[in-house]
Amino acid sequence: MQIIDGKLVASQVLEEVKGDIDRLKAAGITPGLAVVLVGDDPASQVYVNSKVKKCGELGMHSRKIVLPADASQEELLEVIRELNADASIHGILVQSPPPPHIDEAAVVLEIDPAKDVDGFHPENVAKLVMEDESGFVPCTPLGCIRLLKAAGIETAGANAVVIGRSMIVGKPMAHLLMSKQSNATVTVAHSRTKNLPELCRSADIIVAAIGRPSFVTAEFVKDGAVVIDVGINRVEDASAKRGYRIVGDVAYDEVAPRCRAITPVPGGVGPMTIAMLMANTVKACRQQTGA
Ligand SMILES: Nc1nc(=O)c2c([nH]1)NC[C@@H]1CN(c3ccc(C(=O)N[C@@H](CCC(=O)O)C(=O)O)cc3)C=[N+]21
Repeated sequence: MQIIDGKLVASQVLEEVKGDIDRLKAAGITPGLAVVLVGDDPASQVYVNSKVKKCGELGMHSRKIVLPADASQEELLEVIRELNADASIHGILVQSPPPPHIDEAAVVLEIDPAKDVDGFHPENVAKLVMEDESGFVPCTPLGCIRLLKAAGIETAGANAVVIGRSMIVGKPMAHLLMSKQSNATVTVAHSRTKNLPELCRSADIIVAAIGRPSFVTAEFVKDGAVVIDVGINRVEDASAKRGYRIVGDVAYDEVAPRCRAITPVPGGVGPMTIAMLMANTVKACRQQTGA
């Protein structure tokens, strides 16, 4: 059984990205990322701060914009318009999920597709479906594909089951796996899927993106399967320093012994998400500057 080390692969991606940034800077161009957070959700604050910190480590420009939880939709749209017009900013990310009074789809529509490094704008969704590589692909599924490659997993002809159909992970993951780059046979499962454990037992590759701690148990997994755990769930743990632990969507201890390869949580998909965000921002910078 192989434990796929997301931190290690992320550091390799970031090394490549750093080389690109250094070359751009030598040409007088500094890639810039704006991260917008509405509200004070503690988990979102942690993620937003780690994205801004990573920009600093790589020598990238970043702006962090925090709006109060009761900010109006129009205030948020105005911030996005300003960032669209800011030539020092090549990538814009609005942390998801926003507070319930914000219409997330309308916010995403306002982002200039050329700066949509999350790949959530309909123009980029269309490019993914059309396999047009000039678009932006959501960072988490992009990171999952990179992990499969790094671990030497053959996807061509493999039966892949993606559990979850979100716009952020499940849907783009399914498209990447079925693309001519990966050539997997893909089934997308969700909360109304019948006989899910049985369906998953037919999978060579399982991508778990449900958002429920330890949902995928040993009965879902055939011997020799590859399991990619996208879940990031906080569970209370009085013995942990912060009072909680991060666990995935996979019951790791009982599933891992059956696997050919598996990603841990933490240290699996999470670090890759941030690395691919940096890669997407550099791609956006190059496209916008022609460098
Ligand atoms: N517009 C938008 N884009 C996103 O990409 C986006 C988002 N909204 N909203 C929330 C999710 C979640 N997300 C994570 C990124 C990194 C880790 C990460 O680095 N996790 C580490 C540490 C986990 C910890 O200790 O907290 C790990 O898994 O090893 C996790 C989760 C990005 N997201």
